[in-house]
Amino acid sequence: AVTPDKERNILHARTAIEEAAEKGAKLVVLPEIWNGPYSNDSFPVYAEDIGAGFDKSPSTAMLSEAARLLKVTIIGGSIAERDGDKLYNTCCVFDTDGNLIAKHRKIHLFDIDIPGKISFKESKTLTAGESPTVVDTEVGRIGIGICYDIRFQELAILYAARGAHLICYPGAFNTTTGPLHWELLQRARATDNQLYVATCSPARDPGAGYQAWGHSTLVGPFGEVLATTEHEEAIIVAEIDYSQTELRRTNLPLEKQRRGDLYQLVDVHRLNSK
Ligand SMILES: O=C(O)CCC(=O)C(=O)O
Repeated sequence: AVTPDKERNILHARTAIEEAAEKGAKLVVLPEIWNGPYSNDSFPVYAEDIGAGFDKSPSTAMLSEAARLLKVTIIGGSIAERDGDKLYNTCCVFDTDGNLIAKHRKIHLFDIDIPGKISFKESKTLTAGESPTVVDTEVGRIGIGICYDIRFQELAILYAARGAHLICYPGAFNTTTGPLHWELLQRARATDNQLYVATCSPARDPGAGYQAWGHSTLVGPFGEVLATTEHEEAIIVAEIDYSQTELRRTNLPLEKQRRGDLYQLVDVHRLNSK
């Protein structure tokens, strides 16, 4: 659960990470925008500049310390990140020594307009990131997307092609698109790519301007929901068994059957960086 009190949010997230670690978690995933409210008015106010060092900004310093002390890998949900005059929606990943090992800036901004239901325009305040993110951790190779990034299947296909075992999407879907799309998209990304998908949403705050759908979930490589929750605050702990990925890829050898002679996805980012 996120409140307007940033200091409280940081302490609260820390307590939740400790609780998850006590329950045996080796990998901890936080929600999208967990240090303040999800709104264009709030992003600039709660934003942190991590350019001078992640240990100097309060949210990332806490994540780094928690990862190091508890010996867990942390996919740090996201916070608004300030870089010069730009703001990004950024996920920081920490290894078990507290090192920042990846930083994913949301690459698809959430600009939607469903009249009478929900209108939101992240591009009013945020800038889109320019790089897909795959990171090697103690608990596998992990692709990162943030919320709206989950709608773009090419990103997940690319992560699978780069050998990701798991894709983590911190996200805050809403009560209009959430009921129809949130689980569907997670299961689609997992089923198509035969890998694990883990999501983490903030809890719903009935008093907030933005009503999060909640329903943090873990989906397996056969598209099966392994663990989930409702919209209240919760910690879900579940087992990831990568041998299941191998099993499903043997059962359905999609990778071998793909018709690369008829269609192909080009990894433009990799092509350009060569
Ligand atoms: O795609 C959606 O419906 C919700 C996306 C969203 O809430 C976000 O990107 O923050």
